[in-house]
Amino acid sequence: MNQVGKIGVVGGGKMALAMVKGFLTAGLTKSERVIASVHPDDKQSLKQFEQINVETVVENAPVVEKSDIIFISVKPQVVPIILPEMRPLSNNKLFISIAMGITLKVLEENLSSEARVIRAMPNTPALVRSGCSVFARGTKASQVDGELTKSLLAAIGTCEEVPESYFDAITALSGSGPAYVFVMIEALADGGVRMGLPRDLAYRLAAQTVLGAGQLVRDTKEHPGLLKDNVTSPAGSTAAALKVLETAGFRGTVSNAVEAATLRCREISGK
Ligand SMILES: NC(=O)C1=CN([C@@H]2O[C@H](COP(=O)(O)OP(=O)(O)OC[C@H]3O[C@@H](n4cnc5c(N)ncnc54)[C@H](O)[C@@H]3O)[C@@H](O)[C@H]2O)C=CC1
Ligand SMILES: O=C(O)[C@@H]1CCC=N1
Repeated sequence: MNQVGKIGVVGGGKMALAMVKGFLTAGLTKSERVIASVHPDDKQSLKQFEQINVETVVENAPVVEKSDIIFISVKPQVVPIILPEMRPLSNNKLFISIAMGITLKVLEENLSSEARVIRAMPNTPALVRSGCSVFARGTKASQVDGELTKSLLAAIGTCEEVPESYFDAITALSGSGPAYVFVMIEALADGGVRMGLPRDLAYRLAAQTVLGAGQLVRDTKEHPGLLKDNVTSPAGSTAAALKVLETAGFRGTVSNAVEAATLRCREISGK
């Protein structure tokens, strides 16, 4: 316990809450070793962090002062407001930014030249320690900083170091991806309900089906096309359903969704 230093969160919102709850469940830290800041008008976030006994403040300076590792988890539009506030306090601290589209260059230019900066992209299944995260190190972040980041993020799911140039596409795939899958789960369940199933049973079956299919791809390392073929009997029900999905452009639509999200990330990055 407490192998990691004190954790600060600037922007204690939904993603930060999922991560902090994951860290606490993993036993990586204790609530008294975490401090979070939220916007003064954001009573909901304040309440959610207080509910897990984390000290919650409405100023960012105490978070930076009291912490060794500071997660930057405000919306990208708020990052330019908070970096100047944190700059005078940022010497020798480790910052891990999860803000979509905010580059290491921007973070490094606006924090102290002695600040160590890492950019990460987690996702909300971190809450149940089934997230997937990536990170890239800035010029001042050492191998040890990378290992520390990996130990934190690997406690709430998978974690890999990647080149920063992958970040927009990764944000679009795994950062936003849970939202696409939730729509799929809702749609599967709605279909089941339309065909006569009780709603709660339909959600349980839809969620477990998505979970199981993902695990099968991950654990067998088989091509998804082969696994799809294994479900699809000649002249069977799956083949009838797949024809509907293909005719409606399901694959192209999902692929275009990832492209749209990537382009939006690039827009935020000013690319
Ligand atoms: N929600 C998600 O699934 C993911 C989000 N992210 C990134 O995480 C960041 C936060 O996203 P969410 O948690 O979804 O948003 P959110 O709106 O739930 O959280 C933002 C938090 O920032 C706080 N805040 C606003 N202004 C502030 C200020 N001046 N000082 C300190 N705190 C302030 C708000 O009170 C709120 O708690 C974004 O940059 C997003 O790109 C990254 C991966 C996944
Ligand atoms: O929608 C967003 O902007 C963020 C980035 C990844 C997930 N949510």
